[in-house]
Amino acid sequence: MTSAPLLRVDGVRAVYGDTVALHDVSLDIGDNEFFALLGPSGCGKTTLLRSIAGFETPASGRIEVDGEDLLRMPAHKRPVNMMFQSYALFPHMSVEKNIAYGLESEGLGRAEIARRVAEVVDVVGLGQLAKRRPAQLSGGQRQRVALARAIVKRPRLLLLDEPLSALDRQVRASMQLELKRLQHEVGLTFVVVTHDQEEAMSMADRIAVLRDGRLEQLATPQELYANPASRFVASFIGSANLLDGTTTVGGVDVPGLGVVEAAHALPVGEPATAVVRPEDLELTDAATTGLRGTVIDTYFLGGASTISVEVPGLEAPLLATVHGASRLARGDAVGVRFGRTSAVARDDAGAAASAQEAVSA
Ligand SMILES: Nc1ncnc2c1ncn2[C@@H]1O[C@H](COP(=O)(O)OP(=O)(O)OP(=O)(O)O)[C@@H](O)[C@H]1O
Repeated sequence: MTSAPLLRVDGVRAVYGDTVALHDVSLDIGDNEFFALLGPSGCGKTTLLRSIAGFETPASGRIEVDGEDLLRMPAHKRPVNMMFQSYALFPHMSVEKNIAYGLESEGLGRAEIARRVAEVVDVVGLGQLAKRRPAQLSGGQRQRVALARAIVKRPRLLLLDEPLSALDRQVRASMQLELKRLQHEVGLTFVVVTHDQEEAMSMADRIAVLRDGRLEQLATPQELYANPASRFVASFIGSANLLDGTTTVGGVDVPGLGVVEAAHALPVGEPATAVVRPEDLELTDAATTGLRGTVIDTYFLGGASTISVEVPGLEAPLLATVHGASRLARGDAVGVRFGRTSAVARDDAGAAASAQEAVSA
């Protein structure tokens, strides 16, 4: 980020009884950013979002918007708006009325309200449906109403709690693109909470991965995928072959497999995991020297195929991805070559238990 951050979260700690939901989390979010808070259930992402919205008061730390202490402002004065998972629409009001409601409570004039409502109705593509009630809309359309209601107030920062979770898979995919388009069009900063890594990857400019109340890594989707900071991030973001072992000179010594060459900056002799993305696992002619395996299954996914390969000495099969259809079939003998491989610290409690596993997201 080049300009001063719009939002600064500095050393925020949140506690419920004896549960520490956030341990000194710090992060900056820029103007016009589409930012995602991502992590498994219970990692603290909702607590962080609710703290930014003013629904929770952190035990310590600061939250600033444009350099001003947000925690000192009453929630209704904060330049922040939140869109809830449930959408919280008024069932007895039309689409327009639902959208206008927030502006009416601000005491704006009727003409101004009508103009602004018409504008957002148009932006979210609800023009034909403005007179309908929520019960007469599809899930995706209701989601647009909730979004329109949140953006009509022109907050600096829009907080969205699992915005697409109520939608079925197909609608969700198209709404992901829609949300990104809208964010760009209205020029707001979006902070989205999600536990769905694909959703975060497809929408966000940057993603904060949270784990057990701590910020595990903050980076662009591309960076998280290419250079995960830990085994946890590598397994949570995308698919990965995770080969647990010990760092050695030039790679990771994996029991049952030998040394897998990997780029890393870890001291020798530390528990580590070699991470190989499925598209970096090359399947070659079985006659070539090196690692050999047997195809267990191939999965045709349209534009690509995933092939699972059993390798002697490894507990779980390895996954390889190729473009289009694969000519390989169950039982074929193949050579296996690791392409781009990185080594990450084996920080995961479960990692020590399983010598090797392939994670499919
Ligand atoms: N009101 C509460 N009282 C007690 N504990 C709470 C409360 N709200 C959250 N917690 C605890 O704080 C931790 C973080 O919860 P939080 O809701 O922020 O996680 P999350 O990542 O949003 O999870 P999910 O995806 O399941 O919503 C969890 O251990 C949770 O059980």
